[in-house]
Amino acid sequence: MTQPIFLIGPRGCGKTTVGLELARLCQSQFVDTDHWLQTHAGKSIAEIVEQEGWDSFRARETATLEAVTATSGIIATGGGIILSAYNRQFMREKGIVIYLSAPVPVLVERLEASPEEGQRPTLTGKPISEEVSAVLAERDALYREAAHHVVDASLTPAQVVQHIVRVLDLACAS
Ligand SMILES: Nc1ncnc2c1ncn2[C@@H]1O[C@H](COP(=O)(O)OP(=O)(O)OP(=O)(O)O)[C@@H](O)[C@H]1O
Ligand SMILES: O=C(O)C1=C[C@@H](O)[C@@H](O)[C@H](O)C1
Ligand SMILES: [Mg+2]
Repeated sequence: MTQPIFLIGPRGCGKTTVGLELARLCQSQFVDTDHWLQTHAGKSIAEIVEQEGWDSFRARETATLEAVTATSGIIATGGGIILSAYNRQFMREKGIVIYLSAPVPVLVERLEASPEEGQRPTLTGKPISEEVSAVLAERDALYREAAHHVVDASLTPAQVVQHIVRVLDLACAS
């Protein structure tokens, strides 16, 4: 792999899960911006947002994106990375951007089963199903604008990985 592959999409679409599996299959490096950011900050996203606010988290997220893009592996991003026009253009120019797209009910089911509140503090204060619907309505166009490819993320992780391998014509074992 000569350039980074950025996985984008809403909370619960499987960026971390699929990214790890794709990196394992393709023997690539893997980095997750949410994990990297929390490790380097020494606190959770919920703590950052509570103590510093969302703007500070977003600034940290852009700095993280720039730092991790030195690697040419698989980069799982945070769900809101596309809110910044700078981030969208940066990812498109530096690598290949894949939107893992899934319908609201699929996302809600996954997030209710695994809320991970430390990494996913509420964005709207609304119940999860309302929040996912509202946030996706606002962001779907931005994910599509940033993406070179859109992949159906409602399938199993192994199937999603195979779709990515096919779309990018990657020479990875199946
Ligand atoms: N394709 C899939 N099929 C079934 N479950 C999945 C799939 N992808 C992810 N999951 C499950 O959904 C939950 C959320 O997945 P994951 O953390 O990978 O999402 P994410 O896109 O990285 O979210 P975030 O933006 O919050 O980082 C996890 O419990 C994971 O096991
Ligand atoms: O959708 C979002 O805005 C977010 C998604 C998570 O991956 C984290 O990056 C954070 O909780 C913000
Ligand atoms: Mg993730």
